[in-house]
Amino acid sequence: MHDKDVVFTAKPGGRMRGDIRVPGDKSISHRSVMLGSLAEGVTEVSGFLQAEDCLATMAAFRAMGVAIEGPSEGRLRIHGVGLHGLKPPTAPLDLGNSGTSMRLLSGLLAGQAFDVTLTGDSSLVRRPMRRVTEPLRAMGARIDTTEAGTAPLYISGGTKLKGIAYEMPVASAQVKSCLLLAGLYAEGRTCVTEPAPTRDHTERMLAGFGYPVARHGNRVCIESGGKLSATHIDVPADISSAAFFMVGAAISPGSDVFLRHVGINPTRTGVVEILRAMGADIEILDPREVGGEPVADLRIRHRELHGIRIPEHTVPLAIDEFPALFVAAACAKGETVLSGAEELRVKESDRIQVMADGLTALGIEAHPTPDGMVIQGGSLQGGTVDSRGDHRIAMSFSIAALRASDPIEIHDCANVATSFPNFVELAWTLGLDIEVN
Ligand SMILES: O=C(O)C1=C[C@@H](OP(=O)(O)O)[C@@H](O)[C@H](O)C1
Ligand SMILES: C=C(OP(=O)(O)O)C(=O)O
Repeated sequence: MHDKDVVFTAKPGGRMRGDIRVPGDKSISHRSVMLGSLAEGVTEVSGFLQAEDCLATMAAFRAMGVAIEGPSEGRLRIHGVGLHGLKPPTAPLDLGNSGTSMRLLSGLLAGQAFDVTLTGDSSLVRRPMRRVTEPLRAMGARIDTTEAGTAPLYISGGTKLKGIAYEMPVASAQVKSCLLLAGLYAEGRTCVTEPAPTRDHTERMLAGFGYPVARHGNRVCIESGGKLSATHIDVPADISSAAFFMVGAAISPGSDVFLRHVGINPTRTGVVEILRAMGADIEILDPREVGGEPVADLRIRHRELHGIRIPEHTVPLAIDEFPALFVAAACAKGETVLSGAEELRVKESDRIQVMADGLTALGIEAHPTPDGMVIQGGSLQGGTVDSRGDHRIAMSFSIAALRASDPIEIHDCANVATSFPNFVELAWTLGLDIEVN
């Protein structure tokens, strides 16, 4: 998708100070378009994340006949077509870099009357899709993939799905959400059991659209036959984007950052728990609920961090924040050990290997393990690192420069636009010096 090698050169030292709101939550933005499109009536969304991943979801629904006004300053008006109103797209749906779009759409589309092909960029077509195609086939879906089980996904329409009870082998909100969305079209009840809690935005938002979802412990169930009624969705700021500045403030002396209206859904706050266990000074201010999601302002001030053994239960609750947390560990006193996080190897890049390579290039002892990493805190030098087209890795190494002795040159940064298009501008506001070439 991006041919040009966008290079960030992050200047060493400095501190972060300021009061900002980071863009809207990516997971909630995707789901607002999906459920708004299937609802009856006009759904208004504010705080929508205008980033490539969510725009890919929006383009997919437009290609299936949904009229969507916007986005303009984070506002959308989605003219829902009802659960059975989508039209066959005339071409494959290209979901770019977005795993969430592909996995959730595979479930939503498996029960439609028409055929559809889902594809994506060179990273997305390498990511594992059997985790969704296998349970969907057990529901009766007809889906063809490559021999490796990867995209393109060729979904044949016109099959009647039947509900299943599925025990997920991996703690994945994408798999859970995929099956719940397929469950909207399946005969009887669809139940998903998760081995550990994962983000529950789909369940919360379905309830917000008036569609009943039942939870019993770690099991969520949905039945077909209901309808979604249009609503208003106020998307909170993304804690996964806020995490870069939380880490930046935590590691650089003199920092004091105020982050407004951040989503603090307990299935997403692992980063706060982990940073606090490392000694970080994080205040959660004015906690409130907005449209079924908990929100608060966060204040983070510098305080020396120490290494920890990261509790495994926090892994799914901080899954996208580990690149930034590895930078925190590199700046902490002593050793940090992460285990139970093999899922990091199948994100936009192999986030264990790519972060270990980058930290090593910057003079840190970082040893990858099959399911995590062991990092000795130390002194960061400058140097050159490759983000491998992974947005979160590009942003994490930008923040690392706050504690580096020399500039850090980060390659392949164009995909920052998939989740956080104004990252560099906001980082400038807070005092970070990044040059973009
Ligand atoms: O459901 C979601 O919106 C997401 C779930 C997570 O993926 P997994 O479910 O694969 O862990 C996360 O990494 C991704 O960025 C967004
Ligand atoms: C893993 C991520 O997203 P996705 O799976 O949607 O590509 C992410 O944003 O870090």
